[in-house]
Amino acid sequence: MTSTTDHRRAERTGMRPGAPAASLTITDLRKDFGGTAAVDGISIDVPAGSFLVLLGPSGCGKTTTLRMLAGLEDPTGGEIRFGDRVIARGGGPAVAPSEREAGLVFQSYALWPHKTVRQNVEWPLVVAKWPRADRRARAERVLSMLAITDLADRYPGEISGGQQQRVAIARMIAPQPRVLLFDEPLSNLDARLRVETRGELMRIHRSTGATSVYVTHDQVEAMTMATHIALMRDGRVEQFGTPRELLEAPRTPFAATFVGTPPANIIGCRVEGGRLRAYGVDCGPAPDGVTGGAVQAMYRAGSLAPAAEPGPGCLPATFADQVPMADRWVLGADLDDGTRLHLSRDTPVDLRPGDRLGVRLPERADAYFDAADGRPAAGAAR
Ligand SMILES: Nc1ncnc2c1ncn2[C@@H]1O[C@H](COP(=O)(O)OP(=O)(O)OP(=O)(O)O)[C@@H](O)[C@H]1O
Repeated sequence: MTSTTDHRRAERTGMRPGAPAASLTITDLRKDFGGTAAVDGISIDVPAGSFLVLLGPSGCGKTTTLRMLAGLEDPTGGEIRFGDRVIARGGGPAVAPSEREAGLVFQSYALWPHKTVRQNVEWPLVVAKWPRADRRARAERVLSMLAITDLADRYPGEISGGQQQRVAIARMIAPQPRVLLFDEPLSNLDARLRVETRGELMRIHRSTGATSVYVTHDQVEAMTMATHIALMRDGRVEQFGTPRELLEAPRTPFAATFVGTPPANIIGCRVEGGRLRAYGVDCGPAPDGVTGGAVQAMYRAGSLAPAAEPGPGCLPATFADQVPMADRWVLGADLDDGTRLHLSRDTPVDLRPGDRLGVRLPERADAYFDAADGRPAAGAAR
């Protein structure tokens, strides 16, 4: 049975009703290559219609996870479910890629060079044995949705990279997938086209209502598009949450420095006599309950202020650069061991690269992490 919402969605997208989005549940998923874990036991659960971003540095296992969702790799362990349906299980049978009702767009668009744009978009419908008239109607509908009707009779070699990307997206959504999978789809586009296409992907996500999984190492992309972010590191999920949760409450120094523009600053401190010390400077009281050892103090860019010269409560640093960002200025300053700090303020400073300055710390950091395991230090939350 289909709901009114399904019919409305079908009307907007030209889809036949009956293909509602699926929730996505990943449980303890693993993938080993030759004994090395590329994906090392990840668990993620998002409701139908979510836009999940797998974010992380190169080699952290994002693409391998996406390929397991698409059915291009079999898991070594764990389980993937789309809605109630188990589509893959470590060591068990997997649903064939073509039966998963999932569409995939790669970084390289992988269009058929000898087929026209229209034929490329129709191709998955031919494979799925749609009747010819339905096929035609659906292809026209998605070509128009992506504003590429004018290009329908051209070959991929006769259109630009940005246009090819649109064709790849049109081809993906043509068969009405319940799950949309994107592997760094914007990375070949120039800056302006990236922003435009990002907006377009969001529109498509909303109008199809499908659950999307999007791989990127670009935290700005993640922050602007995601309903949920799984921040990955070394095959594991470092932190899972909404963009806002990651930004406002990073749970590890890695999360604090990977997310945010500019990212937060981490300063390694020693605890001595109830106080924190770093670079020969007193950095304020130790977090409650921490009596010794090492602590990593996190300061947001806006919490640090430049001082004309190093002095009490100020870390000695060297001015590197300043960049306008929206209506603020982001200053780069290097500590004497090369650690780069980012400060943000309303006005630029009158300094030249290489000039010495002080970086004034507030009485308390924005968060404290245990230096040994990166977890929040006891009583640290402010
Ligand atoms: N087919 C394979 N055989 C062996 N090792 C692999 C294979 N595919 C991926 N790996 C390894 O698994 C790890 C995770 O790779 P993956 O491509 O998933 O990372 P990623 O986060 O998507 O990186 P990138 O952003 O650079 O694409 C890497 O160390 C990679 O070298």
